[in-house]
Amino acid sequence: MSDSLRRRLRALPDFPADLPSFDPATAPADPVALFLDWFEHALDAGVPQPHAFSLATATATATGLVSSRMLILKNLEPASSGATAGVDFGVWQFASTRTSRKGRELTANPHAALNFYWAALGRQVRVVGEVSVLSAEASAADWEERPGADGQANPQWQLYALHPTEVEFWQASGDRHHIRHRYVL
Ligand SMILES: Cc1cc2nc3c(=O)[nH]c(=O)nc-3n(C[C@H](O)[C@H](O)[C@H](O)COP(=O)(O)O)c2cc1C
Repeated sequence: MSDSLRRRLRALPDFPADLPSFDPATAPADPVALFLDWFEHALDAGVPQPHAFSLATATATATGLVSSRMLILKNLEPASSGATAGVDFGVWQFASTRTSRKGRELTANPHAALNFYWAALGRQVRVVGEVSVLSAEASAADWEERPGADGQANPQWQLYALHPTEVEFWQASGDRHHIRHRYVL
């Protein structure tokens, strides 16, 4: 059984045959601009849920137990100030229940990594940084804007902002010379 599963797994294609090109030499200086360019490309290509990403968090314990789950990107704004050398890695917003596992982990250890994957394009983007909480008003507004909102308030709903120190773009290539382009503050 496990041998046949192993063979079936090996037989699956890792990436589609037809992949877009990416030349880091022509990439913009701003990772937000490149993300938005890749995001538009994913939308145009009909990638399902291109705004979904995996959020990794960790406990603050010495063992640093890691967990991850899928979330939806709520907004991506330029940082208002503070980014070094005029480079702006943006503010990446997501929302969840403060008392959830991820909420508790973010309270104890406000660091996270987001991972977007657009399978049809063989593209992945990793965003790593510190997480802060946004205001009660902004969180309430996000709760109200959710599809199916019924007007009931949810004081546990929290809008979070990730401030990246690192954004890495990864493009699969048919010749297996996959391309990485990393921005670091
Ligand atoms: C595509 C997708 C999008 C999701 N978006 C959200 C989201 O934006 N916020 C959220 O709290 N949970 C979202 N969920 C559910 C989470 O993945 C997760 O199961 C839940 O928040 C509990 O996570 P935790 O126990 O690790 O804290 C989404 C699930 C999927 C599959």
